[in-house]
Amino acid sequence: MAGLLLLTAPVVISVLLVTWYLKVRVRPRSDAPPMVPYIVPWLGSSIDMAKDADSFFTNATAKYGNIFGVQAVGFYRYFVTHPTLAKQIHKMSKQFVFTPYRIHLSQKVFGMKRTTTEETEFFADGFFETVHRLMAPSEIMKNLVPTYAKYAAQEIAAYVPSPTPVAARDLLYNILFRASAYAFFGPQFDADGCIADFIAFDKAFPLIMLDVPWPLTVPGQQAYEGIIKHMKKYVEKTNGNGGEYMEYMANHARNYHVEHEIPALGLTLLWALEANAPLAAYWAVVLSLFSKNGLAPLVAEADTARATWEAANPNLSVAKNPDFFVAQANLPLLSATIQETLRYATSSFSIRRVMEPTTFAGFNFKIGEELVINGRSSQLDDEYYPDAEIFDPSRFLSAGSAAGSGKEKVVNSPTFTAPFGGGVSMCEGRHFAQTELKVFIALLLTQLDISLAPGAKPEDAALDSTRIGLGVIHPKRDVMLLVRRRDA
Ligand code: HEM
Repeated sequence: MAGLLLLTAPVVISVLLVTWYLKVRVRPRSDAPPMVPYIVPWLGSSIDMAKDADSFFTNATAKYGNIFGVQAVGFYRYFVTHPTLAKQIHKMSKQFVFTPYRIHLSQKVFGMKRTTTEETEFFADGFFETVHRLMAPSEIMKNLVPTYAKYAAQEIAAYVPSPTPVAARDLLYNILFRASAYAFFGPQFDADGCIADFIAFDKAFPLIMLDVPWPLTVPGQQAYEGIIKHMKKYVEKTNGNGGEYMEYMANHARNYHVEHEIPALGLTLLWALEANAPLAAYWAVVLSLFSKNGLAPLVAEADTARATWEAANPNLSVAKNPDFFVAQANLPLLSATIQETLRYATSSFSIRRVMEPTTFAGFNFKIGEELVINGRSSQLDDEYYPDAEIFDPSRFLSAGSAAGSGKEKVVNSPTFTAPFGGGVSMCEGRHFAQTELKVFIALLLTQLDISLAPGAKPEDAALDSTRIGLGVIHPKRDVMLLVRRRDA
């Protein structure tokens, strides 16, 4: 008996190994895109991705082409790394759809009840169309941008610089966080009180989003409870009557008798609002400070534009009417710097679920499978952006649009909007986010003198590439700045 076991064991082990090999190292079906091989089941390629995501996608594209399957932390998805394919996928908005994934996140990450998302018409009854409309350029200019500009101006006017170095995050992230939170939730929102809990929640976001097993879920759960408690307090205090977006969501919840969802809806909005733009402000200033000429060209552009604009509008001032200023003044370098910041420091996944059997790029996709467009692959492609690894604030400036040269013009490119995704589900906050950044940075440059603290090194501006796909990349560590008021 023992002899028989000894003889058959190698055969059984070989069969198991071959089965495992075929399962994890070869594509799941012959008509599916090729798959990046991996060794450890469940973890799949997650460790390689977390180590250096940019190299992972570059190497996988070189070996397997522009669409390949990746297994990571229990998920199997097809990644797309070429902008032309991305554009086609975005156009196929019936076959490849984001909304079911967005609803899944509302449940999984933001804590909405399955009964609301699946058993009521809450989302189906015009919800997405309405919030998209509220964020359209013509809508945001009516109320949202002027209200935000008022709070941003107040915050920067009230800022008292310290004579000692200050962490860039405390200056840049916190001010933008507060001003935008007041604009969307009203002045009763306890922005200061919730920043730390928001940062903890945002940090835990990938953990909450992925179906990781217990006990890995515990930190995410704690972070969620920390931030949702602020949202509950806010809703108790105001009934959700802040800005138009929040008010619409609260009223819609009341119409469907799911008032208990208002805090979760508020958190959804807070995350969309604060997970990216404050970090983009951080990077725009920090990366400019470390670039060849520092902030000087931006300050010069803002000063020239201010002098011209205030001369033409003697009753207005940048400090009081920053939204008019950025709408009317000639600030091409500022727009180009924001665009370059998003190109350089953003890792956005555009996730689309397959809604009907579809043949695309020579492969067949089944209902329920997911495609992920990795916008960063094209943002770092030398074909579109020579020396793509370098932050170049003037990259998006078109010839003849240097500061003061006339009409603002920023160069477009086939991958210009990749940081915001694409198609019908492209980021609905993109118009607000870009205006928000422009107003904020214009105010900063005209009122504060910002420089690097002694000892600050370019390595301090490293991106934390372990966190991918969620928009603006987090800094690895903070940068210390010296700040003084220009009018002091
Ligand atoms: C620099 C700032 C921002 C970046 C980089 C960014 C990035 C993104 C990306 C990559 C997507 C997914 C798009 C896709 O799947 O194709 C998205 C979706 C979305 N973003 Fe943003 N975002 C920013 C700011 C904002 C702001 C300020 C808001 C609103 C207050 C917002 C609200 C949303 C919403 C609601 C969606 C889902 C859209 C839909 O389902 O159709 N975002 N964002």
